Amino acid sequence: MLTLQNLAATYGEGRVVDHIRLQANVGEVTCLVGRNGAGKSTTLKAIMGLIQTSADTLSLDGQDLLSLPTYDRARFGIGYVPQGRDIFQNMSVQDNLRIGLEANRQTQHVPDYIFDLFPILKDFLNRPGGDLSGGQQQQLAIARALVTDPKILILDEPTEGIQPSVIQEIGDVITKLKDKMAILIVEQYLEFVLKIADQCYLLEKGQILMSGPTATIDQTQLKHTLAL
Ligand SMILES: Nc1ncnc2c1ncn2[C@@H]1O[C@H](COP(=O)(O)OP(=O)(O)OP(=O)(O)O)[C@@H](O)[C@H]1O
Repeated sequence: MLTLQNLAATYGEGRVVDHIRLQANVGEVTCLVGRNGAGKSTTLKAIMGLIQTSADTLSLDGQDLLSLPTYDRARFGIGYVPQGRDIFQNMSVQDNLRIGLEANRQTQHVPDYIFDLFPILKDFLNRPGGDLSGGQQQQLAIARALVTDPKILILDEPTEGIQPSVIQEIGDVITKLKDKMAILIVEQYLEFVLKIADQCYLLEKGQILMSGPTATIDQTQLKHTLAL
């Protein structure tokens, strides 16, 4: 379980997010939604230790994360897929996956279940990452995070720039994975969120405006705040 209590993060002087409280549990997909600039990516960067952060609690399965550098947070069990995916374009699919494996202390092999989730990656193992379509690169980025055997998978806007059929496939994969690990997604595509999220947090101007189970959250206010 990932727990954030009273988290704040700054770039230099300006405080971009503040008083963030959030919990992401195994068995659930947790979505953080909000308009452009609300502070969604910043919250994820704070969880990963990529920017200056303070919090009463920032922990994963009881382990304090604030005291760990980014690399050790990944090793402890955070699989993070940043916005834009950050695939190594000139490296093969296989080598992209090998880089993920470096954060795995148990094995140096890609587990079979990952190729069951993303069969295309097996076919394209020797192709450069940059030759893959946007959707395939998103699949590779998720696979690269999964080979670390994470306790939580964190995805920043996984549907961005991806065609609808692949969005559906990614949604199906996320739903399959949630019993193995906690899943936290930042997303602006509300239709996708309402389909896959069990818990929703709405971020507005760096603060959580409302949160709750997707089934009972005020969707009118969600849409209003996202200006849909
Ligand atoms: N490296 C940075 N230095 C200074 N300010 C930044 C930096 N990155 C983001 N910001 C500012 O922090 C605020 C929140 O940005 P953030 O990227 O977290 O928003 P977001 O909700 O993820 O938006 P988007 O959906 O557009 O990605 C914005 O005002 C943004 O301009």
